[in-house]
Amino acid sequence: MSITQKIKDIENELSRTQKNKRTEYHIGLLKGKLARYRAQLVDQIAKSGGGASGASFEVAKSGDARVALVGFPSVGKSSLLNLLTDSESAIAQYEFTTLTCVPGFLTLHGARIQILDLPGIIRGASAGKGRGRQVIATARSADLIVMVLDAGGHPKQKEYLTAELETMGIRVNRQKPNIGLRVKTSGGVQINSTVPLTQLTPELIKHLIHDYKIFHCELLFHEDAAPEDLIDIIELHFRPSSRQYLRCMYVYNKIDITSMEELNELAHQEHTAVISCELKLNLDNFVRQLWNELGLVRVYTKTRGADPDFVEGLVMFQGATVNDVCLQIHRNLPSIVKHVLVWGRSAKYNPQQVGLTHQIEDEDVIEVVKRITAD
Ligand SMILES: Nc1nc2c(ncn2[C@@H]2O[C@H](COP(=O)(O)OP(=O)(O)OP(=O)(O)O)[C@@H](O)[C@H]2O)c(=O)[nH]1
Ligand SMILES: [K+]
Ligand SMILES: [Mg+2]
Repeated sequence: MSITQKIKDIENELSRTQKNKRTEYHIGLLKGKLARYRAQLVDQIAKSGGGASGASFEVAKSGDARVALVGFPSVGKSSLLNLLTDSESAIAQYEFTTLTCVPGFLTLHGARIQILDLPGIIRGASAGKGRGRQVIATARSADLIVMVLDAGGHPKQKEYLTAELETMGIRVNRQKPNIGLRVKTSGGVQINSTVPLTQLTPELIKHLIHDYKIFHCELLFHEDAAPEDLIDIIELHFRPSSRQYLRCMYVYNKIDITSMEELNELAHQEHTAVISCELKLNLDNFVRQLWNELGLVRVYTKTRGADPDFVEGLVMFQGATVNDVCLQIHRNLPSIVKHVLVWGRSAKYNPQQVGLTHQIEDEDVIEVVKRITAD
């Protein structure tokens, strides 16, 4: 039996099994198994390499950040790319108009953002339908996924798409489960938790762990984890690249053909924008939100006694430190830094003298003071 078939069988069994005290353990095991088969599937796809089997489209990553447009067919992905960038991707009424990856560039606050228009995916994409695996594999390389949805479409479209991404190892807008795992050579399975565990029992945890041939380890739960969270942590232990935690924003297109009530409900969801490509409605708001969701920061440099260079800023991701900034300027720079002066949001006073570990914020200005070296 193929892995896809096994996955389908378990999904069916899960949907048939009623949730109660007596079935809890069984459901936990099924969820664990499901997560394992999905991981195997992703692995198989990764190993099988080229073609429609799951390698990503070959478009070189370029610019300061990459955004992937992911959605069902004919929701308006290409229409959106054409409006945001100077690229031209074919638009038509029929499904699967786009058959490959079409890149374009959007310049925003001095940052060059690569936007990828992709073929539409359908339910079952992760199991090999259409170009789905290739699309999702490409989405994995993005810094932000923009899920393009139809404002008048199926009420579960977002849920279905999210499930396809999940199957391929992509977790959107979620943190890595807060579970510590330390594999050891003796001592059995030791379980500790800082919060009550309502979804896992010690037997279930041991069963799931033993399935991976781990017999000695220390587990420390910092959250009320589900079986699939534990599987994620075990999979990450063996293959750090098997799970990707990505940012995602949702955009509902075609609001020109929905009612005000529907629109109002959609617009209030988290990480969500509503637009119409056809009537060019609300695009400015969408772009503003896109910038926020990307989490980019700009840093300007200055030399002593001179004005900051506000033309050629550096673009980094939120959380970047002075060290990251120095590295971007020159790979040897951090080793000759004496200290750095910072003006702006991250500074307690202007300027503040900081070290390499200082975290920068949007629109900071920095001046690097070098150590005097022998040469
Ligand atoms: N009413 C309305 N139609 C739109 C809007 N945006 C796009 N369309 C139409 O929707 C159809 C599909 O648009 P595309 O941009 O080709 O959609 P896509 O998601 O790229 O489609 P595939 O590449 O086939 O997956 C076209 O007929 C567009 O003219 C919109 O805001 N409102
Ligand atoms: K289309
Ligand atoms: Mg298209």
